[in-house]
Amino acid sequence: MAPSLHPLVDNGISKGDPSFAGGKLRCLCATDPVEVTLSSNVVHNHLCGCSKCWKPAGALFSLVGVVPRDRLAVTARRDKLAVVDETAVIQRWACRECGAHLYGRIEREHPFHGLDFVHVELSDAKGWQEPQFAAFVSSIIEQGFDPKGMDEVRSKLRSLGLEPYDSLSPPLMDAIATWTAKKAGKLPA
Ligand SMILES: N[C@@H](CCC(=O)N[C@@H](CSCO)C(=O)NCC(=O)O)C(=O)O
Ligand SMILES: [Zn+2]
Ligand SMILES: [Zn+2]
Repeated sequence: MAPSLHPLVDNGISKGDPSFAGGKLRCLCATDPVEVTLSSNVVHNHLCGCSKCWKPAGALFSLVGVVPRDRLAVTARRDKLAVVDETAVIQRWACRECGAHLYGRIEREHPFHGLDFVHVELSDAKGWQEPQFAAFVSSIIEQGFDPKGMDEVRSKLRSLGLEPYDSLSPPLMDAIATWTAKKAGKLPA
């Protein structure tokens, strides 16, 4: 059986609703889940193969999108949240009981400062932006995936309309480079 890329893409991708205005995310705890309320849809929703983004059990990829940080509020059981890795650029707040990551936040100076990273599969609402591309695809090898299987993974991603990249997508890489050039005075601020 082919490995699961992610449960929300394995059987085809459902389009999001452009007028969808947000909803609640809940961790996987059967009782007293942590709840996060988003008052916006996500953008740049993408599969991520990196080792740091939270993946559902058995999936090769995470599904992660962003919302402005002022559109995110922890609305229940904040006491169960803890940062997974304080040294990472993205501070990922996870439930200490079930391990699900509720949101990731960047506190340092960074091109994506002000955006929070979230996983829409933690919501039962419908209308979230559909995945747009696949990032950090080669990174799945770092976690033990057999490199011989990469052609199949990339073909499957392309067949779903998810262009595979080994870093972020070109528009996001350009945005990072533009921020860096402005900071260094190589482009006008
Ligand atoms: N090969 C590494 C890559 C990790 C990495 O750079 N991840 C990106 C993307 S996460 C969401 O798209 C990143 O920005 N990381 C910053 C952070 O995680 O704090 C690996 O697999 O670990
Ligand atoms: Zn939990
Ligand atoms: Zn990632």
